[in-house]
Amino acid sequence: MSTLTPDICVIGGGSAGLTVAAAGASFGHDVVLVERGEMGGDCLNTGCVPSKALIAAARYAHAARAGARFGVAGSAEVDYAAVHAHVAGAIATIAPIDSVERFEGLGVRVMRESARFLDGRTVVAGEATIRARRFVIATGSRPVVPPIEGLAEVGPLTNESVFDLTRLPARLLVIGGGPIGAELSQAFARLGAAVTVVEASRLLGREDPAAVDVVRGALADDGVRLIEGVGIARCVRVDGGIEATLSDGRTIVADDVLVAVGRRAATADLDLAAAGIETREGAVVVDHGLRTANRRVFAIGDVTGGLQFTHVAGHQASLAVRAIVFRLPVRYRPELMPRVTYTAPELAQVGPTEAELRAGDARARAETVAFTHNDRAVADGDTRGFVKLLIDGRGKLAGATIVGPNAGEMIAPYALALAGKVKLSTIASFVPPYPTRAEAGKRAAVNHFAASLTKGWVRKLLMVLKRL
Ligand SMILES: Cc1cc2nc3c(=O)[nH]c(=O)nc-3n(C[C@H](O)[C@H](O)[C@H](O)COP(=O)(O)OP(=O)(O)OC[C@H]3O[C@@H](n4cnc5c(N)ncnc54)[C@H](O)[C@@H]3O)c2cc1C
Ligand SMILES: NC(=O)c1ccc[n+]([C@@H]2O[C@H](COP(=O)([O-])OP(=O)(O)OC[C@H]3O[C@@H](n4cnc5c(N)ncnc54)[C@H](O)[C@@H]3O)[C@@H](O)[C@H]2O)c1
Repeated sequence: MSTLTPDICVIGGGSAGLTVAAAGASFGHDVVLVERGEMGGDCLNTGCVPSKALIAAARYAHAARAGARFGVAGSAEVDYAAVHAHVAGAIATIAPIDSVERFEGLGVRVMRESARFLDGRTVVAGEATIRARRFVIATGSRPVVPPIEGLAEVGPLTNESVFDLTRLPARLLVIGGGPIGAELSQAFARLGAAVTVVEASRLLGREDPAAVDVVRGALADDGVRLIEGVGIARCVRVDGGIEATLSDGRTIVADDVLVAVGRRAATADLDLAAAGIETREGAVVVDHGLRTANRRVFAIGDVTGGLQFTHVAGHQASLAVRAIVFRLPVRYRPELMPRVTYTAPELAQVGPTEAELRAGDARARAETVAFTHNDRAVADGDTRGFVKLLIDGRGKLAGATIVGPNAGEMIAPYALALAGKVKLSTIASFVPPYPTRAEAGKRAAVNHFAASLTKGWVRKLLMVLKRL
């Protein structure tokens, strides 16, 4: 058994681990990366990339059918094998960036093994023992399959298998209406499947209810049957499909079942206890500097059980690199992380939602501007949605909720504004190009100040100024 003594040992080659490995090596550190599955992890192989590629194909199918109201009639003929080829092609196009070859070219030693801790400063990977100065756990998460009677036996799909389908499921049952359930149910419906979503609680339950209403309406328009507030009691294979019995007694028959009820941190095989690393519900517990209970070991990305997004994983990786390479104090600030659900229309959030903000701040306000009178939205024939600016009791921007086409692009300046402490008055006075949906955000900020003009002392001041 060989012993390696690198500066950094990264466990997991997904969005989080690859960022640490590349940056660590570029700063001259000796880096070993241990990855037991596909390089690129969830995002590239079974998450963001295939889901967004599928959504793109679905957008074309929808557009082909939806043109009649613009005077452009048409119909969509979906060749699902070709859709699958597009999805696989998107992965294959990006894969070289995350490949073993590229990382070895950067000077990283890549080991295709499963890693586990032997003790507080030793990891075993295949035949090798690794005694690194610093370890970074970036092993991600896996889909949860809930203990519903008969579910495991019917062979449900998860994000790890659904993108391998080369035929469109004629009838698809989606269990869970979180981001995965919402995005994929709409995409499959647009591609021609008859889709039912069963959500035990509320569609996109983490998000602003008014924004979710817009998405709920869009899913209905696309033919998704959404059942909320009901669970599934059991599943069984019957002649011609899979029958699911809901907890209220109703039954649904489908060809395939997709499970999307959340994730569990991938820590089971790591023997974290041997290294003195604390876990909570399987996720690695870290402090604000992303350090575990073992000061030699950092943990980043989905495995920490916090916000599970690629950009969060990448950001945490850059903080870990700063701490390891430059020995600088770092602080992860989850409140600055934006998130986007890529339904059509998209739903984007940064900072607390209105309900979260008001719960802790009685003087908080929300300024909402709908796209109804936004010229660009009218011209595009799609006025669904709104921009909502969230303003704390001291009059400072606390967050934003946007639902509408390209909300994911539109949230970026608000994430920048929060990170850079941009004043609301700056947002009220900047000049967005015409005609864009961005004007709605400026309008919301202007409205905030316009409201203060109704205050008695402001009115009196204006009367005095008028006389001068
Ligand atoms: C369907 C879907 C769509 C998504 N869409 C988006 C999106 O649009 N935008 C967004 O920001 N996020 C999205 N996400 C979330 C995003 O994919 C994850 O947050 C991100 O991939 C997490 O990266 P990670 O590096 O923490 O983990 P992962 O990418 O899961 O990487 C972990 C790696 O560790 C390896 N590993 C695990 N255990 C071991 C071990 N013991 N030894 C060696 N290797 C090990 C695994 O094989 C894996 O490759 C989506 C997720 C899904 C499922
Ligand atoms: N656009 C994006 O950035 C994007 C897209 C997809 C996934 N993701 C990431 O992946 C994570 C996982 O997504 P997800 O949608 O699997 O999980 P989730 O935890 O976000 O949502 C799961 C949903 O399933 C419901 N549920 C739980 N048990 C159920 C049951 N037995 N029957 C019916 N419903 C049940 C929950 O109430 C919840 O609404 C997300 O939280 C997100 O961080 C991000």
